[in-house]
Amino acid sequence: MPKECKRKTSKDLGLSGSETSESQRVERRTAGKSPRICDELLEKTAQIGASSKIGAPAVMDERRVPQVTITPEGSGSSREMQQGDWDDVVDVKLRRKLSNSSISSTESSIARSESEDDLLSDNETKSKGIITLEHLVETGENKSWGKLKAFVHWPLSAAHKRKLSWVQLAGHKGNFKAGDEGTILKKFSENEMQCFEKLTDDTLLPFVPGYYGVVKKEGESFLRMTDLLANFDLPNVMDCKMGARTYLEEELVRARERPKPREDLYNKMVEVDSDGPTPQEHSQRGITKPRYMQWRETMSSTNTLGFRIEGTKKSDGTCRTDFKKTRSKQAVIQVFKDFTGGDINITKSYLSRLMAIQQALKTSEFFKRHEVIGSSLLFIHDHTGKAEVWIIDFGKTTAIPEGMMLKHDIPWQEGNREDGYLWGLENLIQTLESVSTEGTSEKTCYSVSKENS
Ligand SMILES: Nc1ncnc2c1ncn2[C@@H]1O[C@H](COP(=O)(O)OP(=O)(O)OP(=O)(O)O)[C@@H](O)[C@H]1O
Ligand SMILES: O=P(O)(O)O[C@@H]1[C@H](O)[C@H](O)[C@@H](OP(=O)(O)O)[C@H](OP(=O)(O)O)[C@H]1O
Repeated sequence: MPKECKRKTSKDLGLSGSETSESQRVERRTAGKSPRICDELLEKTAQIGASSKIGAPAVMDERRVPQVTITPEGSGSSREMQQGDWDDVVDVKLRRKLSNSSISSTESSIARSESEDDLLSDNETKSKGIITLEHLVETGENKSWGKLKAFVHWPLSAAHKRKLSWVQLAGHKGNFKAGDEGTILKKFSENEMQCFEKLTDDTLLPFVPGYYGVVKKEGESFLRMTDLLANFDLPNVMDCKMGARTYLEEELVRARERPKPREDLYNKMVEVDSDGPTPQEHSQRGITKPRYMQWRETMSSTNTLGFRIEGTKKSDGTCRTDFKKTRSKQAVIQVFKDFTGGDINITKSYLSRLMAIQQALKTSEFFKRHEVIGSSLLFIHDHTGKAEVWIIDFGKTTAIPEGMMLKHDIPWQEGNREDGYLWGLENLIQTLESVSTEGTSEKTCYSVSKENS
């Protein structure tokens, strides 16, 4: 049986895709007044003209934010992202990175890191919030992909190509495309595909997005997975990067053996802290990847709490990705309070889901045998009170050698491959407990003082 048949279908999972849910999403447009509103959203708002065929006004109630906006190809309702834009976004360097991600499992991951060392990335290629995803047309060419076990045949014709307004809080722009029936497509990575396949019969399965195999479109390959936002109405979304270490040991070894200072990382560091680089780094105007990643860890809560906030998007359309210096527990609590709007029920739902994840991790065979680097917990809730947490991004989750087993809650020393994931999760749970307690006491204080006044 093809792999995708063994998995639940998106309908089984209750994913959107019905005409109703799609039509509900059409015409959701917004304009925000907050200075923190996503760049993409502002651009899109500016581009929504009077000629809009679906009648979206240039300025709408700022609470009406697009969660998933699907427009027919060529509707011209607003200036949606076109192929040319895609070409701009995915520049040559990023294309190289993406094609590198398709190397076979037999090729060493060190080779992957080596080629990635040559890359420059900058803020323009990083996603910061609401983006437009394109549907692509399946080509079915390139026989080398025939070896992929779970090749999904794509029924869409060009006439049915649609576009999807979507939230991407981290990662590079261009890594995702719209799927159908409540799914999205993520740029293919052999490593991530192997993780999804191994997770099929693991206790973590209920906490990772449904995986429906590899699809090939327009000459590129993608992993098809559940769009975790699909069943929410104007979702609030937060990405927390888990673990006390955010780079692979092999990246460290590489940088030691063949240091490759990167100017883009130097610029990103200086933007946050002009005193961050050493005199030598200043003079060469370059910083190696692990050095940058370590600096990110110490500036944020990664080192102190074992997780950090990467980005948030709220239902009012405001997006924030400026958490590089959000380090103290109190600062993190504040972000969570703002994110949940002080809603105790939402906070409690998140807490119970986190505890369920913690339990599953403790019994997971997959988790024991994988160094989990750069993976995130994605928090999603909406006004209906629904709140979920999902484990996402296995791009850098790596199997450890036979016979080795990780604890995930002890300090990292080079060679032990420990990632601090469970330690971070425990701290995250405690943080949410503080949010819950402080939220309750604040409300109590408020009602008491109100009664007294
Ligand atoms: N299955 C999903 N459903 C809904 N949103 C998702 C899903 N997977 C990822 N996202 C969104 O996309 C963002 C980036 O995801 P992810 O970390 O998997 O991408 P990436 O390109 O591998 O990132 P990085 O380059 O940081 O490793 C997340 O922060 C989240 O907003
Ligand atoms: O968050 P920032 O400050 O923008 O820094 C990026 C972030 O740490 C990413 O996790 C990392 O990608 P990986 O996790 O895939 O290594 C990326 O490396 P890159 O520039 O080499 O893509 C960094 O630039």
